This record gives sequence, structure tokens and C-alpha cells, in this order.
Amino acid sequence: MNPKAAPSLDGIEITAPVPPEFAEILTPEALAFVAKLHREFDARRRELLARRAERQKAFDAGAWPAFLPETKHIRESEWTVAPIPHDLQDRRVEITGPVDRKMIINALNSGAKVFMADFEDATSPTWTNIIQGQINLRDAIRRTIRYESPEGKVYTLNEQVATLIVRPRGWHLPEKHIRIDGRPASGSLVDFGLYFFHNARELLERGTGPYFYLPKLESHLEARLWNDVFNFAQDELGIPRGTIKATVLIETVTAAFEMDEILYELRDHAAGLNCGRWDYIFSFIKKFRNKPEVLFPDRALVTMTTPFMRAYSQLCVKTCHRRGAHAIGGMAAFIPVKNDPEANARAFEKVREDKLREARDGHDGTWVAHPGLVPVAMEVFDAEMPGPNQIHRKREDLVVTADDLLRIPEGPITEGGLRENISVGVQYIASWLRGVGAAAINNLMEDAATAEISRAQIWQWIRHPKGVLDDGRKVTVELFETLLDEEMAKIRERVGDAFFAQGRFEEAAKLLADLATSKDFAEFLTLPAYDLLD
Ligand SMILES: CC(=O)SCCNC(=O)CCNC(=O)[C@H](O)C(C)(C)COP(=O)(O)OP(=O)(O)OC[C@H]1O[C@@H](n2cnc3c(N)ncnc32)[C@H](O)[C@@H]1OP(=O)(O)O
Ligand SMILES: O=CC(=O)O
Repeated sequence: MNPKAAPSLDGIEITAPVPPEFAEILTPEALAFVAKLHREFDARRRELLARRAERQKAFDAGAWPAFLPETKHIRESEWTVAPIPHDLQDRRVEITGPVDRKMIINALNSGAKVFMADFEDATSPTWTNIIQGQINLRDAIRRTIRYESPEGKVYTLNEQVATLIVRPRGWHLPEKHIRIDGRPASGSLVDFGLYFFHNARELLERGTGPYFYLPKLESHLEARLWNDVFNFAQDELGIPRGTIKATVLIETVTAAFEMDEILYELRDHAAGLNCGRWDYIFSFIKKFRNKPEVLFPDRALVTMTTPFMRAYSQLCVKTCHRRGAHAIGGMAAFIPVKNDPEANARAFEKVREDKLREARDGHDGTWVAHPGLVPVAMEVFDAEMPGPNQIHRKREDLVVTADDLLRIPEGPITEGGLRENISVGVQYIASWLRGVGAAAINNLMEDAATAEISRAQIWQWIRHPKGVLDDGRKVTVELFETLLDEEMAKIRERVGDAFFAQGRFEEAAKLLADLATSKDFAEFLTLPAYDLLD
């Protein structure tokens, strides 16, 4: 791009305030770049979303996902992804977190190898969060970031920090405050475009690069769209193709059948795949919600050792290693428990077990949600993985079939499980509406993906003829509403009247009730919730 040419801002409209510090991100050049991405790719994005809806109709009519016959040659031929840069070779522990200023500093300083800065499920996409997040990342990359807490504690970066990877929003999410040619811009292209425009060169000059996590892909065609976006963006800024490196979250059941194809589409840009386990569970329930055979037990009973989950994570390892890419594990939702040493020790042990299984299965690294968990995961991977990664372990012994990927978990639905889904759903949505996209609830990390599981389960249990509690009661709208009232009373008692009144709990409960009881299943809770956000 010629920096001297005046960018055209025709057709670009910003419907939210732009104070001077936001204007440093929303420069005419950066906005023109985002608009170019939009004009080139938004129609395809919308076509791919329509394709998702068509596929849903086929699942509702009885079809199941399968390994695609038309891409057999990709699965069966030998090829590898392009070489992985030096600072993504060792990814044994990755910490994730929202693009909050203090947390960015804490995460980069945490001792983890990688920090995944999240514009997606850990961030409530208020206008301030999104644009301030870009400011925070810009300053972190240039090492000028500083934060002073209300108590006067000053935060700055250590000499040695984690490698930065950014997760833009998924293809389904709009950015309602930026309209281009009369349409809301894509959240993915806004997050990617602003970050890439402002930072790609700076990152390269500092010896790293523009690295991304790509969420919620449902097919290799969606990966192809990202690849085309990357090529276009690199050409526009005069950066060699292949500079961007992307790790794709395998967090939809349809993507699990297209892991080879996704890596193939992105082969010049692919760094690996990651098992986004919470969204994966959500996707499984969502895609098959209308199938009589599919009914999940309580959320707490579906874990990484449940056969369909284990099958998909093992297939991820095998696929990645055959293609020379990293297979990153997933998130243990346990976080440190304050003021209860026994519960804290149990949480750490759960995380340790989870990471040990991942390391032994062949994963090259894993996710943690909290700096306090970095040493636990690090210790496990240091003991199990002496080299920077274990891509050499090809795991040819593993055979994972379509049936393995589609094995339905079994187990009871309990009143406790229903109550937990209701309580967590309300508390998380209320937090999101207050502008906080990741929250500690009942000593677990909850983000958009975990709340999606909760509300999807309630919806399905109400509708499925076998949605029956282990004490014989059918889950109905009436039972849901009774328990919702009771859980709301408990939340009120716990948080106090004043916070309850201002904490958006009533709106959250209404939204949860709409999501759980409406005839149609909402694709993502963050879409109707976004209408309630500034
Ligand atoms: C399913 C998925 O998509 S997973 C990926 C997306 N989800 C996430 O990234 C969630 C990340 N985790 C978090 O946001 C947080 O850990 C929470 C919200 C769960 C808990 O946060 P808190 O309640 O602040 O925890 P806690 O009080 O124990 O924090 C202690 C310190 O660690 C910091 N901290 C906690 N988690 C993180 C994190 N992930 N990154 C950076 N710093 C963190 C806090 O800011 C706090 O810092 P301070 O002592 O300097 O003030
Ligand atoms: O994005 C991660 C997940 O587990 O979902």
C-alpha cells in the first residue's frame, strides 16, 4: 500500500464515539484497509454462513458428517505445512485471556511460552473493549504498555515475554459499530485487519510475526477464506505471503472431519491445530440437537476422557504430526481456588491430570486460563516432552473412525446439572453484558463457549422426549422457569440487592429464558446478546 495515497473513506461509517486515543487505531489508512478486506471478502463470508445453515438442514433431516469423498486425495497424499517460525516451535504452555490491559501484561509475563490474546470468547465485544484491546496490543508489541491499578500498583513487561498470538472474532460475528457500504463489518475482518495493519511490520522487525488463532471454523472452505484474506492482506502491505502463521481451533464437529483439509488450505500459513474442547461440545449438541439419538448428560460428565472427545483430540495429534504442524491441547476449566487450600489442591490435581494425558497422547502444548496454572502445565510438559515439541511422534498406531468421532456420551441428567446450567448461564451472560467476557463462577473459568453449552443443554433437554431427570421428572419449560426463579433468588442473596439491581442479572435471565425456551435454536448466544451491548 502506498502510504502517501489519500485513503478513500467513502462508504465507511462509524456509529460509536471515537476519542483521540481510538483515532490512533481508527486511522483513515487502517479503516481503508479494513474496508478493502470487507469489499473483497464479506460476500463470501456470508455465503459460507448460509452454507452452514444448509448443512444444518441436512443434519436435521438425518444426515451425519463424514470424511469428504471429494477431498480424499488431500487426506491420502503426502504433504506438509510450510516451516514453523522459531518462536512458535516450543508452545508447551499457552495462557489465554481477554485483551484487557493489565491481563495482557500479566499473561505476557506469566512464564508461558505463548499468550493467546482473545477478541473472541473471553472478550465481551463492547466498542471500548474492542478498540482499547487494539491499543493495548499495539502498546504491548512496542513494549510501551504500562498499567497502574487503582491501588497504585504499576505493571510493566518483563524482559522475557510470551510469544503473542491473537484470536479475532469468528466468521459469524459482526462489528456493529463499523458499517461499510451500509452493512455491519465482519468482526473477524475488523479484529484481524486493525491488528495486522498496525502491527505486522513492527512484529517482524522485532523478530516475531503476525500470528493468529482462528476460531469456530466449520469447514475447509472457511479455512480457504482465511487463507485468501491472509494473501490479500500481505500483498496489500507488501509483506511476503506465508509470513502470517495461523493455528486453527478444531472446535466444531464438522471441522473434526476436515482437519487435513483445513491444514491443506492454510498450508503456507498453518502453524497447527488446537482442540477447542468447550466449543466442540457446544457444536456437537447444536449440530445434532434435533436428532433423537443425541442427548447429552450433565455438562460436568462430558470430559476429555469421554470417548468422542478423546477420539477427536487423538485424531488432531495424528493429523497435525503427519503434516508437520503442532497439535495444541485444550483448556482445563479449573482455576486456582482462593481461601480453600483443599479445593485449590484438587483443582491443581485436575489440571495436572488433564495436561499429563495431553502430553502423553502427543500434544505439543496446552492451554491454561490463569497464570497460577502455568507452572503445573509446564512441569508436566517438561517431564514428558524433552524437545521443543513432539511432532516426531507420528502416532500411526491411532485409528480414529467416523463412528469414534460420533459416539454419543451417556449418563444421567440431574436436577443439580440443570440448576448449574441455569445459574452459570445467568451469571455468565450478566457478566458479558457488564462488559466482562471471562469470569470465575463456582471456581471454574467460564467464557462464551461454556455458557453456550449450558443454554444449549437446557434447550435440548426441554425438547427431547428423553430429557428426563434421574428422579423421573421431565425437563419442561415450567420446571426450567421454577428453577430459574430459585437460582435467581440464590444469586441475589449471594451478590446482595444493590449489585443484583445493577448487575444486569434480570436481563441475563430473560435472555437465557428466551434462548432456552424459544422454538428455534439461536446459533450463538452472543448474537442476540450483542443487541443488548453498547
Ligand atoms: C473456551 C475458551 O475459549 S478458553 C479461552 C478463553 N478464556 C479465557 O481466556 C479465560 C482466561 N482467564 C480469565 O479470564 C481469568 O483467569 C478468570 C476471569 C477466569 C479469573 O480471573 P480473576 O478472577 O481475576 O482471577 P484471580 O483473582 O485469581 O487473578 C489473580 C491475578 O491473575 C491475573 N489473571 C488471572 N487470569 C489471567 C489470565 N488468563 N491472563 C492474565 N492474567 C490473569 C489477574 O488479573 C490477577 O492479577 P493481579 O493479581 O495482578 O491483580
Ligand atoms: O476455544 C476453546 C474452547 O474450548 O472452546
